[in-house]
Amino acid sequence: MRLQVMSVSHEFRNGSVRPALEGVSLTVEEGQFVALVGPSGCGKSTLLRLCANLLQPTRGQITLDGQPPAHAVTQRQIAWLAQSPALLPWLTALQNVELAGRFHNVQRETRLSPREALEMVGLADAAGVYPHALSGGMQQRLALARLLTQEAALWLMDEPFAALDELTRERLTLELAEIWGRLRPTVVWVTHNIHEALRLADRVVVFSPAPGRLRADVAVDLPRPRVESDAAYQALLRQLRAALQGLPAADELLEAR
Ligand SMILES: Nc1ncnc2c1ncn2[C@@H]1O[C@H](COP(=O)(O)OP(=O)(O)OP(=O)(O)O)[C@@H](O)[C@H]1O
Repeated sequence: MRLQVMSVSHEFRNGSVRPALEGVSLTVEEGQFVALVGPSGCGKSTLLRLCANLLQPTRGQITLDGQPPAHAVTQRQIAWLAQSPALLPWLTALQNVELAGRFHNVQRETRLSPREALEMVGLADAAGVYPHALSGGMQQRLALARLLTQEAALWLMDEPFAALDELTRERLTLELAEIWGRLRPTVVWVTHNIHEALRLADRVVVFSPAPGRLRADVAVDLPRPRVESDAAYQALLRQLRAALQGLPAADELLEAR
């Protein structure tokens, strides 16, 4: 699914006017994995919510395969994963996945069965376990399995692994990169972690502090799995740090594309 964000600005108006995004234009091609990074409050989650039709832009336009996001929502083409896995505590792991599959794909044959999805995220042995008995990492894996059965064309991911410990987070990031490589949905991934962005994404988009504007758009042309010690990885890391810190190099990055 191709995502186009065209000159989008968004202001929250609860008593006062709070600009959250200003003049953001961005195209994410079908099957591309784009990470959004930027300081806290720069509007990353707002952009995801706009793409999911949970908010309407104050100015500008967003399209998914040329249609307004509402269309993709009714077609159940958008999957959402956030920090909190939002599992149903009275259902087992398998039942949680089954329920989501039924809800999202009433009329379609799913490519992945709930059991296959559990297997894919390494939870085959936990099918009969209730969410409270799963660790934080396992709960997030379960949420990922649920997302996989939805077969959505666009995955909107709002720091899905941010609440996990560093090791679990790294492991899940690698697993997710592998799953994405097999299914190739379009992904927009919000993160504070530039290593996570560099491990996963085809492109990293950097936002300025609030109200968020596009500060840099960096292609990550490195083979997967990405190796942190590679010189090319380190060069990209420096570019991203410079962009985040607002050094002059950031403007060059933006102009270079
Ligand atoms: N419902 C809302 N009403 C009013 N202001 C809001 C609302 N949601 C977000 N904001 C404001 O909009 C700005 C952008 O918020 P947003 O959550 O999109 O940022 P973010 O980049 O995702 O932040 P973080 O990295 O901390 O999650 C912030 O100033 C925030 O306070």
